[in-house]
Amino acid sequence: MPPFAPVNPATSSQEPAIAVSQPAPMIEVVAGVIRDLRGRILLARRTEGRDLAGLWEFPGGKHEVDESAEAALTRELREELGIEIEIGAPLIRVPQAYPHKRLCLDVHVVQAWRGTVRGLEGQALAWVPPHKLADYPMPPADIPVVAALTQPDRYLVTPEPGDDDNLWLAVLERALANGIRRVQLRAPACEPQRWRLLVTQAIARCREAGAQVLVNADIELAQSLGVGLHLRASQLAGLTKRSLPDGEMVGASCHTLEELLAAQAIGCDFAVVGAIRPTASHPGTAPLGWEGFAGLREAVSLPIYAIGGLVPDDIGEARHHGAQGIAAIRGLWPD
Ligand SMILES: Nc1nc2c([nH]c(=O)n2[C@H]2C[C@H](O)[C@@H](COP(=O)(O)OP(=O)(O)OP(=O)(O)O)O2)c(=O)[nH]1
Repeated sequence: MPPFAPVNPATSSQEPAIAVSQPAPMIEVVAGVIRDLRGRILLARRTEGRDLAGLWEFPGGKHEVDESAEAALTRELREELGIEIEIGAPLIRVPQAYPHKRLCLDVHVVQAWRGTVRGLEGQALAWVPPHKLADYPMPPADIPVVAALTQPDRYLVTPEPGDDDNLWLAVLERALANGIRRVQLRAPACEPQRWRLLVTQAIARCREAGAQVLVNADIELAQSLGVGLHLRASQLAGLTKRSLPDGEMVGASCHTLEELLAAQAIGCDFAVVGAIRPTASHPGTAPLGWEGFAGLREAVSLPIYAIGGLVPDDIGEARHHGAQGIAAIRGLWPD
């Protein structure tokens, strides 16, 4: 058992930290996901006297001047743990503002390592099964890293059902067969009675595929059917809590810093932010772009899906700007 209660991202949000309008220089930090043969992941506890002392982190550290991420990670893990590594794929780069600094936490998978792992700087170490990572109190930048390791990198938002409910359900089944594991059931124009029936049928298909389901906006519907809830941005201002028990997912659509802070404060599990690119559904809205996305990302520690004209090929770029992945209607609906 970890020695602390889990960190609640909602309370860590109370320090929105450095305002996005007064950027301090970004500190580059690199960290590694080191697995043992049982698939457990290595965490190190930050020692006393340092910033963020007592919190658990992925081993790594700051770049030295002119050092690449690969060189910095190799050096840090040799110095801190006594191992030699082969660096693997990038996992996620999280820009994060803290009360007195901004950093970008660049996390890579460690593909192979040699040696015996030891805490050479007096740090406690723990090998943690992925599903237990969230029990360890960590710095805010690590919350999106844990989500990137354990939660889906794509979030399907359904289109309106059109005239043919069976066709819509059949396409949903195809999306699930393609690997979709998190779905927002959304059809604001659908007549409520028809929608309730369709939602019930869709939930059965999602459950069979092992996919998480969230219904759009309708708190009563989510509560009565025992599924997750996806809040519209306009609902956030009127809520002081997440409306569902802890076991059910709550997501929120956000366009502004204020909305993101509200989503985090009420305890949402994740947010969706966009539009990254111009989309047919929001023709008059100026796109945020990836830099705009990353600027919002650093003010909160929620996992965030990027949305707006995105397809699965964009997931790498999304992760590079701190996103959990992509959310999409057209880009993930296989019709
Ligand atoms: N290695 C590592 N650092 C992390 C993680 N999450 C996170 O916020 N950080 C922060 C903590 C530190 O501020 C910074 C890494 O700095 P460091 O570990 O090399 O050096 P340090 O203790 O002297 O850092 P500092 O007190 O000067 O900030 O990144 C993480 O998962 N791994």
